[in-house]
Order: sequence, then C-alpha cells, then structure tokens
Amino acid sequence: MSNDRLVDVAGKLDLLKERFRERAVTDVASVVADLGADAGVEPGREQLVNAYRTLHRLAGSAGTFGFQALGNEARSLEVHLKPFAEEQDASQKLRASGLTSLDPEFLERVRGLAQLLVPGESAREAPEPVTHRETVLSEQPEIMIIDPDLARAESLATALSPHGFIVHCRQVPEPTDLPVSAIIVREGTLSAKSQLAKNAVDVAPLVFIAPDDSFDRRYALAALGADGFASEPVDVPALADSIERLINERHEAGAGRVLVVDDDPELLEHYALVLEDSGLEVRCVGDPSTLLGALSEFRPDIVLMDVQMGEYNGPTLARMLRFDPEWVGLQIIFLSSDEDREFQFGALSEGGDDFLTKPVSDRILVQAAKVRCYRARQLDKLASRDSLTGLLKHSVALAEAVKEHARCHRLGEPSVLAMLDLDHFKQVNDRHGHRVGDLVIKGLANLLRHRLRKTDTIGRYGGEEFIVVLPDCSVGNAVRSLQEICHQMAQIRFGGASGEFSVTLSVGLAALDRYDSADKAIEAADRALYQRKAAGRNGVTCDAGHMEPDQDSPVL
Ligand SMILES: Nc1nc2c(ncn2[C@@H]2O[C@H](COP(=O)(O)OP(=O)(O)OP(=O)(O)O)[C@@H](O)[C@H]2O)c(=O)[nH]1
Repeated sequence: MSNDRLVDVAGKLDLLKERFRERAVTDVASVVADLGADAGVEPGREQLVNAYRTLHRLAGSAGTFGFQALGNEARSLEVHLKPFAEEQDASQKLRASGLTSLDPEFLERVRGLAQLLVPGESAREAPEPVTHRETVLSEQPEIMIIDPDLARAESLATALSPHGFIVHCRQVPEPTDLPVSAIIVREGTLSAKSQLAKNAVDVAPLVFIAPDDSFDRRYALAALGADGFASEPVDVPALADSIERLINERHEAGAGRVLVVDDDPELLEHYALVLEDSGLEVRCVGDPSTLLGALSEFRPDIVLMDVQMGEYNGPTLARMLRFDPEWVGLQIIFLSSDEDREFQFGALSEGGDDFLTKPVSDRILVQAAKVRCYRARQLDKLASRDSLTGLLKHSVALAEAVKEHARCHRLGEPSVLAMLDLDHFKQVNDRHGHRVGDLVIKGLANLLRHRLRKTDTIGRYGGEEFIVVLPDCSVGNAVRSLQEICHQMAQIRFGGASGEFSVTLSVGLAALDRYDSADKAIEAADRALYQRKAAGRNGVTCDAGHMEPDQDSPVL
C-alpha cells in the first residue's frame, strides 16, 4: 500500500474518531442528565430507557474508536440498568428495590464516564497489513519462473504461454514491480518463502518444481511455504491448471461485497473505511428502510447488520428478508454488543447466520468479513459453476445469453455468440484416458478465461462443448479473437500415454443482435459449428446468413 494511501485512510479514521469523541461527550452528558446523577432527581421510565440505550450504543462503539475504557464501563453500567429499562413500571420497581442499582456509587461511576473520554494507548487494532499488490486476476495473468538455469526456465515459459499466461524468467529472486500472480521456483533456489518477501512478490502463490514426487520432498516444500508442487518431468497442462486454481483461490479469498447496515453514522463510516481498505467492496445503509433497494442494486455476498437501529430491529429485518427467495441464502451477520447467549440464539433463529460481538476490532472485522465472503462465493460457485472447469454451468450460461440478447437489442449494440467444440475429442479419451481428456477440457477453459474479457460470458455447454457470449463486440473482432484462441489451443502440448499431443478447436459464431431470440442465435452458431467441422475443423465459421458484404468471409 502506498504511503499516501495509508496516510489518507489513517487521516480519515482519525477524523471519525474525533467525531465520535464529540458525540460521546454529548452522550455521556445526556446519560448523567437522564439518570439525575448531578441533580439528585429520581429518573422516570423514559429517562431510564434513554440512558440504557445511550450506554448500550457507547458500549458497542467506543472500543472501535479506541476508547476501550469508556466502552467497558458503559457496558458494565448498561448491564446494571437493563432490568429497570426493560420493566414496564421501571420507576416503581426502582423505588421498590430501594434504589439498589442507582445507589450513590453507581451514580458516581456514571459521572466518571466523562473522565474516560481519553483514547487508550492502542487506539485501534490494525488489520493485517494488506498489500494492494495482491494477486491480480487479469485477463492474462503474469507469472514468474525463478530458475538458475535460464534456458530451462525459458523452455518452460514457452510451454506455459499458450495456456494464456505472460511468463517472466529470472535466475534469482529479485525485486520487481511486475503484477505477478504466481511464482514457479526450482527447488533449491529458496531456503524459505520469506526470502521472497523482500522482493515484493511475497503475496503471489508459490509453486515449487522438484526432481521427484516423494512424500518427504512434498513435506519439506510445504514447510518452506509452498502453495503448489510439480515434479520432473513437468506436466505442463497440470501445472498450468494448478497455477490457475491458486490464482483464483487467492483472488477470491480477498474479494467480496459487503453490505453494512447500522444507524450509527460514525460506526458505519469506520466499518466501511476499514473493510474497503482491506480490498472488499462495501455499501453502507444507515436507514434500514432503504435496505431492499440497496440489496437488489449491490447484490452483496454478505450483510453485516446492527441489532438495534432506532425503531428497527436487526433480527426482524433478517426475518423479513427471508420472505424473498432471492435472499434466503444470503449470509447475515449481526453486530451486537449483547453477549447474552439466549438473546443471540433468539436472534439467529429469526434468520441471522452469526454474531460478531461489538466492539469489533478492525482486524476481526476484516477477517470475519473475508472468510464469510469467501464461503458465500464458494457456495454460489457450487450452484452456478461447472466443477471441472469453474466455468458457468449450461443453464446459467444460457440465462446470461438471454440477458445479453435483451440488452444488445435494447441498446442496438453488436454482440456475438459462439459455440466451441474440441475436435476428435473421443480419440483423446480413447488413446490417453479420461483423466488426460479432463486436463484438455480444463486447458481450454483456462485459455478462454485468460484470452477473453472479464465482461464476456464463458460457459461449459456440454462435455467438450463450450458457449461464449461477447457483448459489445463486432463479428469481425470476435472472429479475430476466436481464431487466435484456436491457434493457441493447437499450440498447447499435452502429455499422453504415447507421448505429447495437441488438440484443435472448432468454433461456430452468430451475431446475437441479429436474431429474435438467444435460442435462435444458438441454433445459428451451432449450424456454423457443424459447417466448420465439415470443412475440416480447427478454426472459426460464421453463420453465413448474417454476414455483411464487407465483413470477413463466413468460413475461415
Ligand atoms: N474426459 C472427458 N471426456 C468427456 C467429457 N464430457 C464428454 N466427453 C467425451 O467427449 C467425447 C465427444 O465425442 P464426440 O461427440 O463423438 O465428438 P468428437 O470425437 O470430439 O468429434 P468431433 O466433434 O466431430 O470433432 C466423448 O467421447 C465423450 O465421452 C468430460 O467431462 N471429460
């Protein structure tokens, strides 16, 4: 993270802390007044409830801004006051109880709150330092090979690049500004992963190449901090697939969309700053009545929700959200200063998933949010992604095609749909076995992910058939991109039972915006694919009926 950015975030957090302190001065004064601590006046029910609520809020927020002592004392006073605040005839109970709680000592402690408006030494527990050089999921990830034998490194780089990686080779670990997404290291080049820390590439996953595949070797490399492993002779497609998986995992572990619902403006802003600074996307909702709109618009992975928000109650809001099937699976985590287990179980049974007890330190907040976002994304992936390739499942890809068809028609933009099919794939399975066949399918999936834009839809349509939707793209550009992909696919060398082999790809393509429905465009692309197969495979064919005279020829 740059120094400027650090200073910026720290400066904003300091401003928020000052705003909190100013409000806390008023809050403490109002508690003193409500409880008649200065005037010696016996409080009525309304005053007791007000004082209880203010103490509850201070207990839940003061620690977050570094006023731990104030938060702890507010919590302790709040607990004393709770039975009276909850009683309907509170003031009578107070009288009947002989003022056991609001005795002079209690009131002295209430007056003493003002002295605690001094921040503690460790004002905030910082989250784990986040490097903003974190793994970049670019369309073409950059990886680095560190190998004292440069010729060997370059030969591996040549074999890996058709998989869609940009590969850099170095003989020794050295500082770099490259956005490296993964590092391949020859065993013996490093004695510990920490050696890379100096070189600003420490966050990238590390894959070691070792001379053999023994248990001891694997164990020793795991102890060095390896994230992945490959042994000689290197199975390049398997290595490419394992790098791909590590990059995706790393990317997903730090990503997520968090909706925070809290009616305390300083707390809300503080949470947002801390979470955003850790790389998460955040949307704040200060007024719970706007929650449904914010959910539909932002579509978060998780919701962090305060329990008491004026007239609104978090658990009831959670129950209300579950009315809608769309939000049934949404993770809702309550932020509450109430540590009472009974209360927490009750709130969870209303529709929440978990509790974070306030005050939440910045580090816990970030960790809790990231872990839960990761889980939520994994679950979502299970439902929508094909397990072999990680691409969209048939039905989800179709739904995306239908959506894009509506969009490009509405806006009058060009858009392309393509069907892709591996050539003679049955022979691959028959000659080299299903496991190798699977690697070929994964190889094509990874290549598509790297070579197409993030906004493109890529789905596994059937066994070795894929569907691709390219929004805002002319037929000519689509042909060029897909031809390049066919070319790269043919260059990938797979290791088979009887030596290395390569597999080619056929593509049929149709202009999505020229058809009445996505289904018709799919039929047209399928027809074009059939023509491509008949014309010799390995290349791209456009649906002839929709070529413009000056466009590329229909069969390529
Ligand atoms: N390894 C593996 N094979 C699969 C998978 N899904 C489908 N297949 C195989 O893909 C092959 C498809 O073969 P065909 O439809 O005859 O087509 P082809 O051999 O590719 O021939 P053309 O399409 O005409 O070039 C079949 O052998 C299927 O068993 C999968 O997930 N993994």
